[in-house]
Amino acid sequence: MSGELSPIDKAKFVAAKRAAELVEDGMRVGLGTGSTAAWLVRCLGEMVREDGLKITGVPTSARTAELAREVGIEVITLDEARWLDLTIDGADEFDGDLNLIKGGGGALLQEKIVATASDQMVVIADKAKEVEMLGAFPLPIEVIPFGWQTSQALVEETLISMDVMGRSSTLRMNGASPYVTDEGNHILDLHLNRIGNPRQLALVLNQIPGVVENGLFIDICDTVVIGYGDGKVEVRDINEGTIETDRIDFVETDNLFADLGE
Ligand SMILES: O=C(CO)[C@H](O)[C@H](O)COP(=O)(O)O
Repeated sequence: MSGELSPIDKAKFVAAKRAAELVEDGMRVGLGTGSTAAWLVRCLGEMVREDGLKITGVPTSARTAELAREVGIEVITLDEARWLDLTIDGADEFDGDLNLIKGGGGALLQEKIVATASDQMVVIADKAKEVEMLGAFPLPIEVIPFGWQTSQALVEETLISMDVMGRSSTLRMNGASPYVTDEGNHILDLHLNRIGNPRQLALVLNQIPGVVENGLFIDICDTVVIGYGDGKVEVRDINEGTIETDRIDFVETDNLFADLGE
């Protein structure tokens, strides 16, 4: 990959690049999944290869594990790490309380386990992911394959009983077959439009038999690094609000691929 980045990729890149600066020698770092998290992994790989940064990474999916190894990051399992200093991951939506919808890339289960096992979770996102109310992005929930249609019916019944506006759900597909997560499960995408009480919904969904986890991340994220297409980055902290705005240069992106032969 080379050449000019699109504005959205520039926004993702600058958010990732700024967040990579938070990673220090010796840290155990949770590595998210998705296109923004992939930029982060490439930036960290460059820091490992060129600056001698010493970290171990706990990936949140098989594809992130593959990329991390490819760029030179030492990969360990969560059970080996036990507890992490920091997790950096993307998101599909974030609101003013830094609550999130995640799972657009299908990795929500490992992502939630890894983020929750971290001292700090930093989300990297382009500005378009910011919303006043969560829910325009379909909310992914991971369900076990056994009886998934029964689980789907129970989920829809629950949404009706909670007076949630949108109640339809769709099984995520991969071509002609149901999408299968790294854990061997399926994903239902809930089309809700607006989630009035995400905290309550997150708790209730996880009570339904067959539901393994939902993509609402409540009180997990500490900081969001927001990237803009013109290179601006904004760092927003849950306790302190906006703590920094800065600008990042794009010139360096080719280096992220040069050593990898892409
Ligand atoms: O939750 C995720 C994967 O399960 C991703 O972080 C989320 O979908 C955002 O992806 P992208 O950075 O490609 O927009």
